[in-house]
Amino acid sequence: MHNARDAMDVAGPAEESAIEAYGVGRRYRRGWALRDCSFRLPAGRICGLVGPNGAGKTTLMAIAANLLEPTDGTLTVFGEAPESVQAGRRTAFLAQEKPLFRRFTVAETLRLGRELNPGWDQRAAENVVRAGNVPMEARIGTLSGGQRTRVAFALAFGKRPDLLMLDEPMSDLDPLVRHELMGVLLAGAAEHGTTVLMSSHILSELEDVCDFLLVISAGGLRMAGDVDELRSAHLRLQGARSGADAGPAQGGAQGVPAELAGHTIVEYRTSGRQVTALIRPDGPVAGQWQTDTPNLEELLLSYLRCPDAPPLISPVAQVPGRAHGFDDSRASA
Ligand SMILES: Nc1ncnc2c1ncn2[C@@H]1O[C@H](COP(=O)(O)OP(=O)(O)OP(=O)(O)O)[C@@H](O)[C@H]1O
Repeated sequence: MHNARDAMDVAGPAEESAIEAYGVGRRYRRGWALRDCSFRLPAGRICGLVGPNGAGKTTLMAIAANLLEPTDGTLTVFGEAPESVQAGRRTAFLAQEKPLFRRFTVAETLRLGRELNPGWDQRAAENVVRAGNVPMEARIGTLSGGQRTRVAFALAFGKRPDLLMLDEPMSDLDPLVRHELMGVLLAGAAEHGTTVLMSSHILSELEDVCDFLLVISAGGLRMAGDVDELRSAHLRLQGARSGADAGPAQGGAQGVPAELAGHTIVEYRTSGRQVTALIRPDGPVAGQWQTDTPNLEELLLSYLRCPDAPPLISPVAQVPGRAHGFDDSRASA
């Protein structure tokens, strides 16, 4: 698959931020959906937004797309407020529920896209629709869920945004269509230097696609940064359990052997005499362990299983004055 970072090198300054969030929070009547979220997403990246159901992913994207106002903090899109005309022109959001006018035909839907968006690319939008053999004269209300998703994707894609946000875009698509549309998305992003922020629960698919990652749970940021950097900051350990398991390790995991004290323990699991751990090593690891670098899915699964693991926000994802943007004591508030 294509990699948007290749495009970024050509497209412009590496340091421009597509999104900067400073202490962003959103409170509903039931409580906080998002809390003290601080990070930057550099322009030109393909970013996976990962977290369990109800973690706050849609809330975060809706704030960046100017569909919701934050209760706390500020967020900018290419340096502008989300409600500004400039940010609105440069941003497209493909929402989970794909809001389209059911009585409009596909052609009328695309025409509306053309009328509303100065930079509209009719050919790109039509190509997406035609590749799925969706008739231009069909009314939206008569289309299958997957076909509607395709039209909504064409609408977002035809806008030629600089920041394209997709909320679980592939959930109702068959595997071949998923593969095809992902190819269209990545080729377009590489060609135009588009920043993509995409929430997904399909971790294995993110591996081929993303070069940046935001992980949230309980409304707080758990991990953010460059995929390769985040992966290589961790080690997966496998070994046999010894009799002398004890000792406090940084990170607060229970029952870990003393030889791992001093490393940050993200996850420590035993099954019979077999031990599997994911750690952030602080120096060489003592003991008889088989070690390897986790793949993206393994890394994400560990963080999803262990929401209390200490957060890791890599320098490229940090905004000034807010090194981590997450306060553990707030996670359960
Ligand atoms: N309009 C609303 N009123 C009250 N609570 C809301 C509203 N919208 C979202 N929430 C709550 O905010 C929290 C975050 O919701 P959000 O939709 O952002 O999660 P998500 O990470 O996108 O979840 P999923 O993976 O299930 O799509 C949830 O607890 C949800 O119930």
